[in-house]
Amino acid sequence: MNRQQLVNQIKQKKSFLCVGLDTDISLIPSFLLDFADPVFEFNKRIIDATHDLCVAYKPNSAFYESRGIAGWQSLIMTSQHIPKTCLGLIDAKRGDIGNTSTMYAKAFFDKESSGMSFDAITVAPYMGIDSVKPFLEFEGKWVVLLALTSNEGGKNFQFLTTGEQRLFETVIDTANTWAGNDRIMYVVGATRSEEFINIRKHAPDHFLLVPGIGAQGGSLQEVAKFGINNDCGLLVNSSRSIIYASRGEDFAEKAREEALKLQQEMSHILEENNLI
Ligand SMILES: O=c1ccn([C@@H]2O[C@H](COP(=O)(O)O)[C@@H](O)[C@H]2O)c(=O)[nH]1
Repeated sequence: MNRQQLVNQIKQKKSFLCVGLDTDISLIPSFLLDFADPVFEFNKRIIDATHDLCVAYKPNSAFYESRGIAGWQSLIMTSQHIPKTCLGLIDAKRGDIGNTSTMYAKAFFDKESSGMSFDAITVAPYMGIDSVKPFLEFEGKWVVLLALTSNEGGKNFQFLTTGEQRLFETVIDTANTWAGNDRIMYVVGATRSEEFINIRKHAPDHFLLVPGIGAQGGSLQEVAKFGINNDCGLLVNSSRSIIYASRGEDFAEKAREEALKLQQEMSHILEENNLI
């Protein structure tokens, strides 16, 4: 999905919601354990119940890798079930020396190689340009670089001063020279809403992937107030507060209700900003 298609989906669906598929087999309703692939069955029902309300799905690879072969199979099946009207974003936080990054990119972008063809992947910028470039060599795919993360420990390195500015600002300024805002997004945590004005000085037109609302306590209103741009420029993720809204047989219905609440809030925000 390219930038224009993403913007169109946001306007059509009146939503900039990304549903996080952090599917923990120990937390899904027990009746699903009778299915051949309980995690895929859970994800399928969540996707079927919410795809008209969100513009992206973000499986976090840790939840799948931790289950070995069965987990990879669930991830492959899930990637293939994400509809074309939603961005498929794998939260894998990869990045290594060039030839290894190429293999990571093949794993998540090249359907013929791995069975998965995600539109976007989260990448850690710490190893620099040669670790990121291999992902950008896959035409039409997005790199979502960690800039200012939502966790407390993000302060350990991201706030360190590098010359005149902080490391996360240098990450953004440097990566802006590697590719345009049609190929790179940045991760900025919702728990860092006080930094959004500043982030927009460094990345005025980029899309930002914003995790941290819901379970981590970030505020959608604050993020939108300081982070929205002329194309919306935000993908706000919520994982646990949607997918575990109910642990019973009605889990997909309740997930839809939670997604709908966020979509309605987002619709108001888009209207207030004259974007729809
Ligand atoms: O800075 C970051 C980067 C990634 N994440 C990931 O987003 C989701 C958040 O899940 P919630 O249940 O909505 O809290 C999860 O996959 C994290 O690994 C993040 O939280 N912060």
